[in-house]
Amino acid sequence: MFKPPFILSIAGGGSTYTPGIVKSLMVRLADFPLAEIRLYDIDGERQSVIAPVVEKVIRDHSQSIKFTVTTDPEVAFSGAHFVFAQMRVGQYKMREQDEKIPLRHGVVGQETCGPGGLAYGLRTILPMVELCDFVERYAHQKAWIVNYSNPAAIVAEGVRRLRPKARVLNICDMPVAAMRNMGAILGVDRHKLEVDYFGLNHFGWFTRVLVDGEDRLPELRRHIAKFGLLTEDAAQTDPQHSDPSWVKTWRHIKPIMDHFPEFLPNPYLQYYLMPNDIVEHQNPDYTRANEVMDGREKKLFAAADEYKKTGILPDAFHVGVHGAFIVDVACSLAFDLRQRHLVIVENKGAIANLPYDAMVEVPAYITSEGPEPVRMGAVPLFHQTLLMQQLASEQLLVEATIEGSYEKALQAFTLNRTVPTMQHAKAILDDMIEANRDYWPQLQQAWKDGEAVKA
Ligand SMILES: NC(=O)c1ccc[n+]([C@@H]2O[C@H](COP(=O)([O-])OP(=O)(O)OC[C@H]3O[C@@H](n4cnc5c(N)ncnc54)[C@H](O)[C@@H]3O)[C@@H](O)[C@H]2O)c1
Ligand SMILES: O=P(O)(O)OC[C@H]1O[C@H](O[C@H]2[C@H](O)[C@@H](O)[C@@H](O)O[C@@H]2CO)[C@H](O)[C@@H](O)[C@@H]1O
Ligand SMILES: [Mn+2]
Repeated sequence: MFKPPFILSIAGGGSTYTPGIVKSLMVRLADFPLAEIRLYDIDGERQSVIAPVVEKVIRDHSQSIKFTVTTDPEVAFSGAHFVFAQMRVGQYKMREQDEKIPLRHGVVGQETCGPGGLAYGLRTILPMVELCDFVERYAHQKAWIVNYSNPAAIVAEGVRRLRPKARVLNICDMPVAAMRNMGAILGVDRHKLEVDYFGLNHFGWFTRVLVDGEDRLPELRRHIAKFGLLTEDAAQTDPQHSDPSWVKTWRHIKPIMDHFPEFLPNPYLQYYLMPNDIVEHQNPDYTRANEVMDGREKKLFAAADEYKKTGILPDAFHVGVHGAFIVDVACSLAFDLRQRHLVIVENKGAIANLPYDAMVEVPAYITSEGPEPVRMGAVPLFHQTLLMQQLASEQLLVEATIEGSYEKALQAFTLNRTVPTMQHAKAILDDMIEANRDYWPQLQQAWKDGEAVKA
């Protein structure tokens, strides 16, 4: 273990989430003392817009923390103790493609689920491995990367396969956000909840929701039967969640639990269990990427502009569970707190009837040497089967990336539950390859070679 104050680098410094995460760090300085914060991004221009906002957030709390903004990995990571990763490879421009291409074929268009998530995975695995290599080369030898970069399930599997020794902990704020809503429904602070949960990232179920040792899932079922997991104050707890797409997402917990009341699903299961409904109600010309560009991104950029002109920073970003959770996890890693959090870990028997080496999402005790997963036992056949199919799709995608294999990519797309036929899979994949020509040259070559062989 290393001693505070820490050097923290944020990879994807130009992210819309950076000011919120830094604000969360500032209010927790007593728990997680910092000597320096560094922003690192490959898009220096974008990062330079966000950086003054971040600096203002820091200076409102501390004059002594050093602040560095760079596009040079050596400057970014030399001697760093922690790296928070939140890279969106291809930025919103490519997210829009991930969402719109499948929709053109009548298939779910989503950032991390279905073909969109697979395409995003193909773009992100190698940059994430590159980040691991930068950290290994320059950072403290015991440095931890805490990774939010999506699609987290695929990124986690890619890193496990290519850099098994890297000290990376992959996390997602979705279960925590669900716990925030559960807490609001039960009238209990989310930190008082102890949950059992099993699955893959964006593909799992809560099986118990304990408050002081009592399972409150029955009470939650009664609320969900009327309103889904939507809470009255959703818009106050997280302004993003007053966006129509999020309101609908929380409501969709109801139809899923109407059919399968035993466990409480991760909201992302809506894309796999009711894909037709999702596609029917989605505008193919205006997806979540557009909502974010016209909402979160625009608001933050406008605030940065106003701050530059007036020296006054408007209220333009939100800390919420997203910022709070990554700091909680970092504290537990830094000080061996052994706190119990839901994270993405190598299974090692935690879910007895899933492969030992699958990257699963379960509760784990977070120690300074990493997560110790909690045993969730064997899961029912229905859930095991859904999980195995999703896992296979994601693992094939990772293999496709590593081998540059068109056939494996096609298998990954075909196996995904959101994709009805192999013909849909091929049509979407071929459009994706074209749209991603700057990112997947090897796959494009394999595809061209295949076409050449057929001709
Ligand atoms: N795991 C979770 O639950 C969770 C929650 C929220 C956001 N996220 C993820 O956080 C990331 C940021 O989201 P956002 O909406 O703020 O995106 P954003 O586009 O605003 O920011 C991402 C930044 O990453 C940068 N980037 C891209 N490739 C990079 C590379 N190779 N090295 C360094 N920087 C790189 C981009 O230039 C951009 O500035 C996304 O991956 C998103 O999916 C994950
Ligand atoms: O569509 P976006 O970019 O707004 O969000 C996509 C992300 O959604 C989840 O994160 C939510 C989180 O659940 C919520 O509590 C709050 O903090 O907002 C986040 C973003 O809206 C999901 O877990 C992420 O993986 C997605 O990237
Ligand atoms: Mn997530």
